[in-house]
This record gives sequence, C-alpha cells and structure tokens, in this order.
Amino acid sequence: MFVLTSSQMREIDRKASQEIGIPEVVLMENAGFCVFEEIRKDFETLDDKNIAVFCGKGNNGGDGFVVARYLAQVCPNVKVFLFDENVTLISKVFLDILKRLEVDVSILSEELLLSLKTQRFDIIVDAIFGIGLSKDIDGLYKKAIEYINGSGAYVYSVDIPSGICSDSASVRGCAVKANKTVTFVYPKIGNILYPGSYYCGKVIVKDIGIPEKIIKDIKVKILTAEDLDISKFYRFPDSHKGDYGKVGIVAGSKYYPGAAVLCSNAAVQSGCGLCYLITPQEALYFQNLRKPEIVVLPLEGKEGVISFDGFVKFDEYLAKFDVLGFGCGLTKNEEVEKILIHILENFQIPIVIDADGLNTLSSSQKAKKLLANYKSQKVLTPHYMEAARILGVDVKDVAKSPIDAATKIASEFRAICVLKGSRTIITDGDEVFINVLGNPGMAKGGSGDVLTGIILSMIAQGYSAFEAAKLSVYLHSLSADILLEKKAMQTILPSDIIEGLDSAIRRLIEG
Ligand SMILES: NC(=O)C1=CN([C@@H]2O[C@H](COP(=O)(O)OP(=O)(O)OC[C@H]3O[C@@H](n4cnc5c(N)ncnc54)[C@H](OP(=O)(O)O)[C@@H]3O)[C@@H](O)[C@H]2O)[C@@H](O)CC1
Ligand SMILES: [K+]
Repeated sequence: MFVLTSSQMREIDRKASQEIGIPEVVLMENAGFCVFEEIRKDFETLDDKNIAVFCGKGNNGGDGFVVARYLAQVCPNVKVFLFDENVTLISKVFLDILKRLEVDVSILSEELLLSLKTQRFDIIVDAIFGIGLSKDIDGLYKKAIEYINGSGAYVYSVDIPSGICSDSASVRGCAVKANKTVTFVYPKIGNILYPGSYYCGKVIVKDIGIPEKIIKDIKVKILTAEDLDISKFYRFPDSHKGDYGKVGIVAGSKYYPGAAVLCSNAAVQSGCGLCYLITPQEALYFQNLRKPEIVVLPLEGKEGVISFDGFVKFDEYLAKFDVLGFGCGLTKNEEVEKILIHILENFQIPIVIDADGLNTLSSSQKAKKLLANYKSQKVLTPHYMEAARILGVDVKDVAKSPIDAATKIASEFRAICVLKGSRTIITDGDEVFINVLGNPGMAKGGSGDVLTGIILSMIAQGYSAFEAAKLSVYLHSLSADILLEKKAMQTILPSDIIEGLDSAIRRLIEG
C-alpha cells in the first residue's frame, strides 16, 4: 500500500478534478460520507448520542460539514462548531446546505468553549485541520484540541488528527488524540510514522472515487507480505549446505560478547548453509548460548577487542564468504577502523554494516569514501542515533524526517539503508518501504544484532540486498508479534525473536 505526502495527495486531487473532470465537491461529498459510514458502523444506534463536529476553515472542515449532514439525518443532537465563517469555496457549498437544513452550527469562541465543559459529547468529529496544517497550533485552536482530548468522547479524526504534520508525523504544538482516523485514497506519512501514528488511533483508509490510474510515481510504500519474495524459501530435495550460502560475521569483544552470539545465532536460525564467526578470543568466555552449528574462528585480540594483525590471518576465509557482517559488539577504536578499511580496499563481498561498524564509518572519511565506491552490495543498518552520526546531523533531524535521512544514507553510499526504529524504513535511495509490524517488546539491546544476522542469512541464500533487507525486517517483527500472542512485551527477548523465526517463516509461507 502506498503512503502519500501532502503534495502528492494534492496532485492526485488536482488530476482527478482538472484532468479527469471529477468535481471537487464530489470528492468532498465522498470523503465526508466515508467518515459517516465508519461512525455508523461503530455504533448500534446514533439517535441517542450527543455528537459534536469541529470544523476548520479549510477543506478538512468541508469534509466535517458533510459528516455532520449525514449524522443529523440519524441523530437529533448534532452540533457543529466552526472556527471561522470564512471557509473555502467548496466547503461553503456544504456549510450552506447545513444552514438550509437548520443543523445547529455555531461559531466557536472562548466563552462557548468554556460552556461546553458542562456538556458531554459521546462522539466528536475532528475536522479542524487536514493536510493543510501550515504552522504550530495556538490560541482557540489549541484550547479546542485540549477540550476534545479531555472530553472523554470517542474521537474520529478526518484524514489526519488536527495538529499532526501529514509529511513528517510530528506534533505541531498540540494534536487531537483520536480513537479512529479515516483517511482518503492512501494513508499519509503522518498516519503511519510516529508520533502521528499514535495520535491516529486506528487508521481506516477509504476510497473516495479517485481513479487508480492517475496515482503514479509514488515511491513510499507500507511493507506488506505482497512486497516480499519468498521464492528462495523453497528447498530442492537434492540440495546441500553449499546451496544456502556462507555467512561470515566479524563481531563481538570482551565487552559485548553477546552481540556476536545473537547475530550468528540469528543467521543460522534463518537458513544459511554455513555461518563463520570471527570474534576475539577474549569474547569466547561468554558464548555458552551460541548455537553449535556456528563455526568459530577465534582471533587474537588486543585488550579484548579485535586487532588488525589478528584479523588479516582470516583473509583467506573472507574470500570464500558469500556475505560479510561487520560491527555487532566490536566497540570502536583505530584497529576496527583499520580492519574496515582493509575489507573495503581488498574484497568485493556483499557487506552488512551494523553498530560499531557504523560508528567507525561515521568518524572515518576514508572508510566513507571507500564504502561509497565499494563494488558489491551493501546494507547499512543504523538506528536513529547512528544515522545522525553518519549524516553529521542532530538525532532530532533524523526523527523529524526519517525517510529523508534513510534515503540520503542510501544514496550517499549507494547502499540499502535499513533505518531502525518503531517504524523501520528500508530504502535503496529510490523506493522506500515502511515496516508497520513489530511491537515495543523489541526495544531491547540485541534486537539489532538479530536483525543483522537475518539479513546476512537471506543474502547468503541468494536474495539481493534490498530483498533480503525487506524480508528480514518483516520476519524479525513478525516473530516478535507472534511472541506477543503468548508473552508480555517486557519478557520478549532478542533471543526469543530468534527462536520465533520458525513460526514467522511458516506464517509467511502459509500466507
Ligand atoms: N480536493 C481535495 O483537495 C480534497 C481534500 N479533502 C480534504 O481537504 C483537506 C485539505 O484541505 P486544505 O488544503 O484546505 O487544508 P486544511 O487542512 O483543511 O486547512 C487549511 C486551512 O487551515 C489554516 N491553517 C493551517 N494551519 C493552521 C494553524 N496552525 N493555525 C491556524 N490556521 C491554520 C490554513 O491557513 P493558511 O495556511 O492558508 O494561512 C488554511 O486556511 C484534506 O485533509 C481532506 O480532509 C477531501 O475533501 C478530499 C478532496
Ligand atoms: K482532522
């Protein structure tokens, strides 16, 4: 499913009306009716309800007038609160209809808002701002939104909760906290990314009669099972371990031995033929949870961290790997930088760089340059802070526009970027997929190491870096969601996510 920006939505509306000839009033009528239908579906009866519809002066308010008209046909207690009588031309069509039908329409003022505190509404429709929100909210708008949020009513937001930026999902001063948001054509970024997604409540996407053929060149999509290629999950009966690829992992240190275990356990659990773990000897003390299928290549370390001299002894192995993982739990020092540069200068294996690999990259201009010119597939898996370090920006800037940040990283390094967060973004610099599966039980140290292991395994099994990243992000989250059916979020561990891959893969294959 596509995800739209406000300008894409406007362009679609423009084409529908100007090129195809569907009048804008028809689109507004359809939009308002869709919201009404959703409300009607949710309640057995509406005639005993007190309902308020808050309408702004833009077209979002116009949708609100349409909702109010339909509600007034089935409920005697519908009140419309208008912020400004100076509404858009299309909205005016519907406001005039309301007036002719003698629906209760009032212009909202501070006094009126205060008097509402003694009334109780069962349902409130928020049609104050939609995709036209252009600045932070203050004054009467702010007070009205605070009133709505404290009202105890069941709240429907039209298109997007008022106060949420449809392009960045950020809160502009304050925002309506809806129970349900009915959006049109396709969801907007503000409906999908956080914090906007939280304010939306349940998101319902409605068709308002815009022909599909005019919706073109949309690059952002919600990641669904239909976007995944599972053809390589089929195993030929006469196959052997060599058919499923060799993963090499450079990970772990005396300080973070578990990262190496989680990454390599995830790789073997998700199907690669062989997995080699290059880790400093000093990290082995802790590895009793490591799966026995993993081949360990203990490396002579320096103060518990991998050393360049120790590492180059494994060059012969590196040449044989189908994919190399670099970074989980390595820590960051000059030796790690030297090793990363050595790999980028001397090999051409598909590479997945995570954690300390990314931190090393962000402070090494040489490694950055080499990576951009590295002639093989690359996957970078930063979380927001790592992405900020790579881009040399504040983490708040990444959080404000994560799609832009991920796209920039992917383009700069000609790599696949997996920007990890509550909505992980996967992009090759052109197409963007947003993962909406997963749950806060995954917000634990070690989750990222597991994801890296799965991506490595998928590349080893023959998937392209982009396909592997999509598939792995999906399976990683699906595993955590399946675990949630039986476990509390607090008790879901990254190692449980590895074990849960079995159910996740089976569920994906079975559909
Ligand atoms: N054909 C279509 O396009 C269809 C569109 N549809 C519906 O239209 C919605 C988009 O409508 P819209 O473009 O009129 O914008 P909308 O969000 O209603 O508000 C803009 C107004 O608010 C004002 N304003 C903004 N921020 C403010 C603030 N902080 N504080 C105070 N004022 C502020 C802003 O002022 P300005 O920025 O111009 O100064 C302007 O006056 C869309 O979400 C969907 O619901 C559907 O009917 C389907 C067909
Ligand atoms: K709204």
